[in-house]
Amino acid sequence: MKKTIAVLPGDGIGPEVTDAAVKVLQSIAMRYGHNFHLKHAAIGGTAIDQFESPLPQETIEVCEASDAILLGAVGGPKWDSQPSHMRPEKGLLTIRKHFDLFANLRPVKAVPALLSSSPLKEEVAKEVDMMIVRELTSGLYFGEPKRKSEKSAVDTLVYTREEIERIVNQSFEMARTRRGKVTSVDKANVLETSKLWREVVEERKKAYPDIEVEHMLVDSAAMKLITDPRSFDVVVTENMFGDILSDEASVITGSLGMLPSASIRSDGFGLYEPVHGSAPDIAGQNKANPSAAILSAAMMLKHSFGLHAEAAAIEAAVMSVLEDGYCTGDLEGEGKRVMSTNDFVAKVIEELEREFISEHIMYSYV
Ligand SMILES: NC(=O)C1=CN([C@@H]2O[C@H](COP(=O)(O)OP(=O)(O)OC[C@H]3O[C@@H](n4cnc5c(N)ncnc54)[C@H](O)[C@@H]3O)[C@@H](O)[C@H]2O)C=CC1
Ligand SMILES: CC(C)CC(=O)C(=O)O
Ligand SMILES: [Mg+2]
Repeated sequence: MKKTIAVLPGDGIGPEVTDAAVKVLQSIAMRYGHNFHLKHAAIGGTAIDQFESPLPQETIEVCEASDAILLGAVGGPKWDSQPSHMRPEKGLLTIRKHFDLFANLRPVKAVPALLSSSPLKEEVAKEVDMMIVRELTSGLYFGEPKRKSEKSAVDTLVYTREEIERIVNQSFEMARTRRGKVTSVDKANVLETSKLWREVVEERKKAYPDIEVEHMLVDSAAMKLITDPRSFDVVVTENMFGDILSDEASVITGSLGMLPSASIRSDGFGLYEPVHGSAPDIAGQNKANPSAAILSAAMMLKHSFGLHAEAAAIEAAVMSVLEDGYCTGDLEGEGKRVMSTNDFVAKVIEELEREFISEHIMYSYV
């Protein structure tokens, strides 16, 4: 298969984890006979420094000419005092909006090798398997921020019926491929946008009689994620609630560095990025956990290119390396063998090679 992938490393640990994911993609391409043409472009603070824009036109053009986008992370203290249109995060929000990537899928699944790193009891953590479906192109992050005076500031929160309908439909479709339950998270006891959200969920559920639907207020959902995470299958929610709840849920898997994501629209095009940020505290130290970025690349192979076997091979390789006790510093613990980002990736690639050879030998005997 021949595909062009735009690679936007960004800032902080972004380049380190993206580089890891690229190495894994190159290994997959070589072993399975694919041609992945990787085109690097700038986003975030790095782009501000080089092109005076967090999302240069050139980057948009590279992405438009590609079949999918792989992104690292943006942001860092260097750019924190910039005006909002010149902040790295603006580049990320703009690219999501530009490509209409309204559905952000954030799978939160127990990692058998990391149960002891979870703050939850092992018997609870091991059964966690949920999909957070976060609305990504509207809500508070796309409102009209305004500093009114030295003493007051305003952000606006708008949702339209159409915006809610398409993400809710996406969550019902997702539930059909899973355990058939949707938890819609809102703050309908206070927010008008949440009342509209709940109204739309009630309307749309009539088209999905096979799906069990529950509504939950976001404060209660934040609590239940820790006390009863096994009760969630698909969680659908608005932009900011999804942002916060997914970072919270990541700790169940052992580390924020484990959580991948896919930001998609209905035609298969997507942007794939780890859930975490640019982690300035560990940037440039070869310490970052590249698993989230590598697993995001696997999501890309599956969702955008339909390469299910290759995606499964990547997931299996990461799980197997973790099973052998190898990990990065964020997962340090008894019986763990902590290694650098580069060494961890080398182990994953070694494992991919081993898997491929054993599959190939098995195949030749069938
Ligand atoms: N998608 C994106 O590009 C995002 C960007 N950001 C930006 O990142 C910058 C830093 O934000 P923070 O609040 O510190 O969040 P963060 O997610 O970058 O880091 C939070 C904590 O998790 C650790 N961590 C994150 N990813 C890790 C990994 N792969 N391996 C090991 N440890 C990891 C960090 O070291 C830090 O202690 C800010 O400028 C923020 O705006 C934040 C979230 C998402
Ligand atoms: C710029 C932020 C909205 C990025 C973020 O925290 C996220 O998408 O998870
Ligand atoms: Mg976030």
